[in-house]
Amino acid sequence: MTETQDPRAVVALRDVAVHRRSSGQEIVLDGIDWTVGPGEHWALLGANGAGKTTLLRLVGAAMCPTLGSVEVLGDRLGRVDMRELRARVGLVSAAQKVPSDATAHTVVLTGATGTVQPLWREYGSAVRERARVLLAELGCKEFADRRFGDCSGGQRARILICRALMADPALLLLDEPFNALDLPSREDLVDALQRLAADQPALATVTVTHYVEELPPSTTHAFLLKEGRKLASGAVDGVLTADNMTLCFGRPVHVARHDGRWYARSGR
Ligand SMILES: Nc1ncnc2c1ncn2[C@@H]1O[C@H](COP(=O)(O)OP(=O)(O)OP(=O)(O)O)[C@@H](O)[C@H]1O
Repeated sequence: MTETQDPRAVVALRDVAVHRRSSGQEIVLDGIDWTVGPGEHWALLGANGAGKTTLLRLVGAAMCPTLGSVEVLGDRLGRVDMRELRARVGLVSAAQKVPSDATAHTVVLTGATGTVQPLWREYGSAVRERARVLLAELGCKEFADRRFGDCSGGQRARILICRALMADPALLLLDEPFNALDLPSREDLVDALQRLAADQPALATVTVTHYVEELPPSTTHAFLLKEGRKLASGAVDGVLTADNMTLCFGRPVHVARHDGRWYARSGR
């Protein structure tokens, strides 16, 4: 454990910058301050190239900042074994490798070992049962024994969330989990995330998305990024306003909330 300004913080970023040396020195993130607490559910929004994935990679201990401090689950990046820290953070991303010939249940089991391929000797009866319980909780029970590769995009998204939850993380990161989902699949995933928030009250989540319509009613906070800088962050209703969204996306955006869900419409 290293010192944190808020010892309960799940994530604490102080004056963080990320620079890339591709063609010259590009500033990808700059001056980022952010604290995520237990039980908070954050939406991370911004235009293409704003830096959302880079910010998620920092919080997922996949990279270190160029400047500033990043603390995740009480450990400071740069002073901790990044592999060990990564194993304690749940991540769902399209970039993850998954053996598509394996069943949904087997894919979830690999989350217990943090491996692409199953390590069968590591999976005792309690681990197998936990995988079944998670699959049931996320509404995947009926296709637990189906090949992952034969599952629909929406089913695969929920299976990958089960996989990420196998290590019982205090922090779950979701990088565009609704990508390419049709409307019923999107709604099933929204329901699953809503139930997860109720079932695991201490779990913190960060969801990268392009569409506010995808946010579950359990979303508590939002972070708007614009060109690598924080435009606004805090309680969701104070952040997802027409003024902030208009500034964030550079064109007039109307935002409304009905029955806990958000809707956005853009004009010119
Ligand atoms: N490995 C890299 N090398 C050089 N530049 C990079 C690298 N990764 C990201 N960038 C640059 O950093 C900026 C932010 O990228 P990032 O992927 O974090 O944005 P994003 O908000 O997730 O975008 P999108 O919505 O399109 O997924 C972009 O200008 C991108 O080109």
